[in-house]
Amino acid sequence: MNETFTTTEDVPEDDLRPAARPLPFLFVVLHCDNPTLGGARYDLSGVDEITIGRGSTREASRVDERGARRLALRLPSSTVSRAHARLVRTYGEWLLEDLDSKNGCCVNGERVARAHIRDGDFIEIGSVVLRYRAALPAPPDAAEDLDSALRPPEAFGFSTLLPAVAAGLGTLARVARLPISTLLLGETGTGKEVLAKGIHALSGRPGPLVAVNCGGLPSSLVESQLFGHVKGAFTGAQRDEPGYIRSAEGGTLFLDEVGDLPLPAQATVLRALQEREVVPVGGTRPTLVDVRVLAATHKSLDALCLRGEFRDDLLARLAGYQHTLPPLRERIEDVGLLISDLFRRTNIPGVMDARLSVATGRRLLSYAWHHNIRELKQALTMGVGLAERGVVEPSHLPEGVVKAPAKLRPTSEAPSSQGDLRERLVSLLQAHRGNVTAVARVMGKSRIHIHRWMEKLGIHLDDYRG
Ligand SMILES: Nc1ncnc2c1ncn2[C@@H]1O[C@H](COP(=O)(O)OP(=O)(O)OP(=O)(O)O)[C@@H](O)[C@H]1O
Repeated sequence: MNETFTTTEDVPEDDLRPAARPLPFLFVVLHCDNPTLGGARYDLSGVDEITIGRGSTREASRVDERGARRLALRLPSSTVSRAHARLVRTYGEWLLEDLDSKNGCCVNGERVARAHIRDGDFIEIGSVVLRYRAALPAPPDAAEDLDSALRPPEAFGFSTLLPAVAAGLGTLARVARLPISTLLLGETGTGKEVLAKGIHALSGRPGPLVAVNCGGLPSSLVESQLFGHVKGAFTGAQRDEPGYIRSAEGGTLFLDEVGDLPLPAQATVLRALQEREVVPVGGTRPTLVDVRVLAATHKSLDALCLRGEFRDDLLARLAGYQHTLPPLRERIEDVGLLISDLFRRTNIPGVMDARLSVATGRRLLSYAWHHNIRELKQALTMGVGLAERGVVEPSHLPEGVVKAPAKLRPTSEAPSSQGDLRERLVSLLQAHRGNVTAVARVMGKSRIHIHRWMEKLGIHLDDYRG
């Protein structure tokens, strides 16, 4: 037996990632009349004007005209006019203007002819929903534009439009190939099991992936289930059993719901990880094992440790590298892309032709998705199954989703005046390339005042100087 249990020293989650800086983005979140189109994102750094109109495919081009940078966005939808809307940036603020389009523009669900656009605002161009984000962290190597319809297949078989999430997955894909125990954290339904399968596939380890539901391990049988037993070890042990750990030899042991592992069982697991060998119940000879350990939980193991319900020495062993999956409500920009993926992977008849009414799209984007991607998947399965003439209306969705606000909520409606201030400062600093005097003039404040705010809000001038 060559390798052993693969736990090493901690690799902090952020240490392997290139430093991120906040960038402004426009997202195409959802095509209600063709959800299989997924979404796209466009970096707005240095962009002064955005024109939006109908095209045969979704495409964006960037043009420099008389010193101004324009992003021309084409959206394939009969609800979008040839020249539908224009966004112009003045003094760091975006102003949306409807160009007499047939179906109009809405901001956060309200029809508008002209409107200022703030961080988190949803912009409806006909039945296509876009979202503006003023300052999302993006690593320096994040692509300027990303279109889910054109993206290459990614490491874990799915994608994200959010640069920070993509960077995290990229790092995880690199870690997957290393002999490091990995802990996956995230609320229920965020995709931890999907990622565990992906990590095992990327690891190149020849052995199997063996998943153990730790919540379902009875304390009395935990040793025999993990370490196996020899024939006759106890009543009912009619033959030798290898147990989960030896079954994963050469492969990956996935300890799912590890936060539910009873305390006595935690000691047993820790011992196995430390000693890197197992002795089957009723046996005498230890067997060395070569197993890579993955663990996942929706619980906060730090909080459990503080309450004495989880061993911190076990946590340290499991979390050689730690990856946190964000809840779906914190990556709403990905909802259209996920819907497209889910439509493509399901075999519900007619799903590829299904459309969402705009009212349905608004609910899908404003619901809090407490059970995350699993709940989105269930809602869509029900919606598409009940849809008449291929259009999913709110009444076809589960009760909780139907009750979601019919109006889209911008992030700026969150009670965060500091967030608003930060957003405004960041966009003005971008607009004026870090010129504090210019920012102070626009905001009607002194330079010292602006510097004080920047210090308080953790804004670094160097990030904005050209
Ligand atoms: N990126 C994705 N794209 C499409 N479907 C996904 C994605 N991630 C997860 N899913 C789907 O969402 C559902 C929940 O995923 P998964 O079981 O991996 O979540 P989990 O975090 O392990 O949940 P739990 O904590 O409840 O075990 C599954 O049906 C899975 O196929």
